[in-house]
Amino acid sequence: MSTLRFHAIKGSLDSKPVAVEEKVRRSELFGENVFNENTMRQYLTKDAFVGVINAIKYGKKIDRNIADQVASSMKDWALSKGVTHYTHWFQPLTGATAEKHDAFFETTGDGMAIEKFGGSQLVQQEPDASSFPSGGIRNTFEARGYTAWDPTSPAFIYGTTLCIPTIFVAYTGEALDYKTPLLRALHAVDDAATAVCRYFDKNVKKVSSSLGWEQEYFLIDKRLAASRPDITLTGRTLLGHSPAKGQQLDDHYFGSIPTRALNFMRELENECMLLGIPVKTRHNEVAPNQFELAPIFEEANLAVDHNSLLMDVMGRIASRHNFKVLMHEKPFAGINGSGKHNNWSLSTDTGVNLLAPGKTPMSNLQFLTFFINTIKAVHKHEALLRAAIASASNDHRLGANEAPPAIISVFIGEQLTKVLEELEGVTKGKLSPQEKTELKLNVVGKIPDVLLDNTDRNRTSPFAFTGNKFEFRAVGSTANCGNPMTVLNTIVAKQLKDFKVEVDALIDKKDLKKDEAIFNVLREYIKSSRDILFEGNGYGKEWEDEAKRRGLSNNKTTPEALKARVSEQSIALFEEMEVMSRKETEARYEIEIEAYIMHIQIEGRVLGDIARNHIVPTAVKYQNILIENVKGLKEIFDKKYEAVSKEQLSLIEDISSHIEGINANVTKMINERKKANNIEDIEKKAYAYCFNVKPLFDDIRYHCDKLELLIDDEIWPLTKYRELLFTR
Ligand SMILES: NC(=O)CC[C@H](N)C(=O)O
Repeated sequence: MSTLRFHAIKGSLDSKPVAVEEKVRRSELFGENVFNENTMRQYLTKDAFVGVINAIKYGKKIDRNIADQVASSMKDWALSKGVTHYTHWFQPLTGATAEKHDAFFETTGDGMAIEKFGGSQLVQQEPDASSFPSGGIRNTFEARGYTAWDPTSPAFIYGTTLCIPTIFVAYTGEALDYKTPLLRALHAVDDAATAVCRYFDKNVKKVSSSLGWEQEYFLIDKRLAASRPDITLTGRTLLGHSPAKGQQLDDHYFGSIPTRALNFMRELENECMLLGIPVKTRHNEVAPNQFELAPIFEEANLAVDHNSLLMDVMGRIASRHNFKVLMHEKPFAGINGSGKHNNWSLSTDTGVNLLAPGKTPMSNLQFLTFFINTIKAVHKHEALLRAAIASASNDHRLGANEAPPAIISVFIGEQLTKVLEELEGVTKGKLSPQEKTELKLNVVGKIPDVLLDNTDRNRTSPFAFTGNKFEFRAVGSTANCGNPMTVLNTIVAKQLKDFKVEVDALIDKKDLKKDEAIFNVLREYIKSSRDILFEGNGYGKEWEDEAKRRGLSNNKTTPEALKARVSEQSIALFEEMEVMSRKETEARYEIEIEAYIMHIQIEGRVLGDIARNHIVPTAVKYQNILIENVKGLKEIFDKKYEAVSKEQLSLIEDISSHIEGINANVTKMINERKKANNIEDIEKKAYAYCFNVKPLFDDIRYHCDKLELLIDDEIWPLTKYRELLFTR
């Protein structure tokens, strides 16, 4: 192994940046491999074009005849670009994207062949879906599930394949992917938000949810990563002593990007341009060898697809540059982990961002309406939001190194806190003309149209208002944004729906004017959701205690957090908003809890192997060297022997005690695993893995990391943190 380590180090040191050519302006490349509006205008008949646009904008159905025309044009376009295959591209609940390629090629029966692609193949496919997680919805003997075209996310060419974004559902109609519930949630929020917008502007016909994600990641030399079985099999390091230098000097953040990494980014960005992913920002992140990439925000469904696609593309391009991308939320202990902050907002088809303060008192009241309703929604469903970001890997990240804690709270900044305080004082019922004027001029009217940008002001906040959007910072870097976006849009949809009912009731029954009714309801919302607002340090014990007093949940582990997903409140919410049926919600819970068990199980096995097969033998080898040394000293020193071999003897003892520590704890862990595996109930099993198996990882690691400090560097088998993190 140590030879592998040194071989890898040598390879990485010899590595030269891979040249990337950029001859064409990015704007010219943008969307070149996408069947977007521009391309459709060129390739589709007018009827077909209108049909697709109506489907995209207003969710209208596309009939068979139009589908045939679209398919044929898509094929012509794809063939003109050297494409040979097509695939329905979808996002099953494995966390990865899925595709099965079919050639356009077809025989005609007379010894000849043609390229063919019809509407039926575009609209629906039946992949043998038995091997994707279904949470018990679909028995393997009824493996049928189908993928169906999502015209709201345009087809694109990747390599020589035409990829058609699709939803993936069981034959019986239940969603088996991330996209289906997301589309339903987006529909729900559109309905609810449009209805509320009409209080302010009767012309609004549609409200879209937007998402701008920020993808954080680590780039590690491919050979170094491959020399570590833990990185290869689990995506993170399970052991390794902290290097003398970590991120304490803050000298990496926003620093100049190393050439090798920069060339990777440039090639990646070019590929993104072709695929229509509007990437804009790149920079070094806080931890050594950690980086971030962010696009311009897009409509949420498209943004989710683009992020899933990006994660796949990143892996492929990294390999060409001799890198491995680590997407894991916490690949290295003790330094920053990686998040995928989700910047979320709502905007109207009339071009108004509903979370940006406007220029008039009325538009500011509209802003406050959406702002306060969002806060209220988060307060009501904080535990469900926490569940939406839960995973074995994100558990390691939350609560340290600039990642938010497990307690969900909302940060709104000083200026808006003051505005809400003033609104709390609004009179109950009818408002006097003076009060109305005062409110409009001095409270609502005073919200500056550009709020001081709060971005990154509070890095420990899980959900922060940043001037014209909310930043859901708790989302982890490996996540499919579809999950948190489904939950966030659903809870906001439900909240807006309830708000409308309350406001209408005040107008009808109490004879209040529209704005009076809105002020009245908002005032009560501010009072009842005050407990979710928090501007302080999210890491302190004080906040944990305070949050407890406020009745906020603090679920530090995934098995605890996931329960909120299947609470009666959540099931009813998803049912009412027609986002997921009870069966679908329960299936998702099962899939996620099983994934958790698998992750910990795999990590336990890998750690046990490394500790016993790599670390212990190395320790014994070094101990033997010391023993030989002591024997030699005894031979030559005779009486002085004790004094000169004192340190070696104590080293020999230390090594023995760590070997014992490793073996005892690995044995304990294996026993706990066996016990856990015998538990039938998956929830109890997950708890056993979480609370009985996983804690032993730390004990095993402790002894291994101590040995790393004692043993001769030359024979240490695992590539060290300093080598993984500081090779550029
Ligand atoms: N600078 C930052 O925003 C750091 C964020 C941090 N890496 C996280 O886990 O969310």
